[in-house]
Amino acid sequence: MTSFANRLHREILKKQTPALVGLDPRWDQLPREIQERASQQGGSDAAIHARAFEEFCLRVIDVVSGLVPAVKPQSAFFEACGPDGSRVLANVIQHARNAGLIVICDAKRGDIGTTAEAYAAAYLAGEDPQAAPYAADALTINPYMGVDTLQPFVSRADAVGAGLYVLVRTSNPGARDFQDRQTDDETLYTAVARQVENLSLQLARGETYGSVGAVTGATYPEELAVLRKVMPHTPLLIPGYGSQGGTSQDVAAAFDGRGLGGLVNNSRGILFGFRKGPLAEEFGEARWEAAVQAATVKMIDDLAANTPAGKLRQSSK
Ligand SMILES: O=C(O)c1cc(=O)[nH]c(=O)n1[C@@H]1O[C@H](COP(=O)(O)O)[C@@H](O)[C@H]1O
Repeated sequence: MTSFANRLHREILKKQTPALVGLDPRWDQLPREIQERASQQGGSDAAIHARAFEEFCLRVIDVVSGLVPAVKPQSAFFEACGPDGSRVLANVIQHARNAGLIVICDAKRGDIGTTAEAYAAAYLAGEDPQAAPYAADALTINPYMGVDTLQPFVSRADAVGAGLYVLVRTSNPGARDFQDRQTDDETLYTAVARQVENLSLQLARGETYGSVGAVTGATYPEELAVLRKVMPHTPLLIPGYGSQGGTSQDVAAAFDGRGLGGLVNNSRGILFGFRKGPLAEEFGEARWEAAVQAATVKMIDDLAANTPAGKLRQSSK
C-alpha cells in the first residue's frame, strides 16, 4: 500500500505545483446559468442549492484536474444543504478522485476515541475509494480534545493509506486567542506541533514525510517558518493565500529543497475570480470556467516564481 504522503508527493511532482483548489461553493456567488438550471427543477432551497453546488464543483474539477494535484471540498457548504448536500459532497469527492486528484475533505472533526473512530470510518478511504462513504484521501481534524482523540484517526489513516491534517496554527485573526497561549515554556500551538511531528514521524517509517499533516495559515509567515522547523517530517496544508491576504512569499518557508512539503489552498480566489477585478473584465460571468483556469494558472506561476516550489518545474527538465 502506498502511503498518503507518497501518493500526494507523486501527484505534486506530476503536476509540478503545490497549488490546492478549495471547493467552497456559495450559492449567491455561483454563475447565474447554474442557479437557474438548478432552480428550474424545483424542490426546497436546500435541494436547489445542493444541485447547483454539484454542477458547479464537477465543472470546476474538470477545469483544474489537469493543473493541480489536489482539491479540498469544504464540508460546511454541503452540510448546509442538509441530506442532499451530503450526497453531493460524496459525489464531488468521487468525481475528483476519478479525475486523478487527491481529495482532502475539510470537515475539522475531533471527538473522544470511539466517536473519532466513527468519523474516521466515515471520511478516510485512503487508496480504496470504496472504503468510506465520503471517500477522501485525507481529512482535517481538530486536536483540542487531546492526543487520545487523534489516535483513532491516525490508526485508520495508517491502515488504509489515508492522510490527516491537524489544525496547528490557523489562518484566522482569532488564532491568537488560544493557540498563542504560553504553556510552560512554549505556546499551545508549538506544543500541538510537537505532538503532530511525533505522529508523522511514526508513520513516515524512514521516509522524509509521514501522513499526519498540519494546518498552518499563510497569514502568519513567521509562525509558519517556526513550525516548519518544529515539524520537519510533517506535510503542511496552508490556507489563507489570496482572499485572506497571504502571499506566495509568506508561504515560501513551508517547502524543502525539492519543492515538496506543502500544499497551498485557494478557494474563493479561484472559484469566484470571475466576479471582480481583471478576471471579471477579461472573462466575465459567461466564461467563468476560463476564469477558474486563468486564476489557477496565475497561482501556480506565482508559487513557482516566489517559493522553492519552482524547483518542481526545474526537476522535470
Ligand atoms: O483547514 C482549513 O482548510 C482552514 C484552516 C484555516 O486555518 N483557515 C482556513 O481558511 N481554512 C479553510 O480554507 C478555506 C479558505 O478559503 P479562501 O479564504 O476562500 O481561500 C476555507 O475552506 C477555510 O475553512
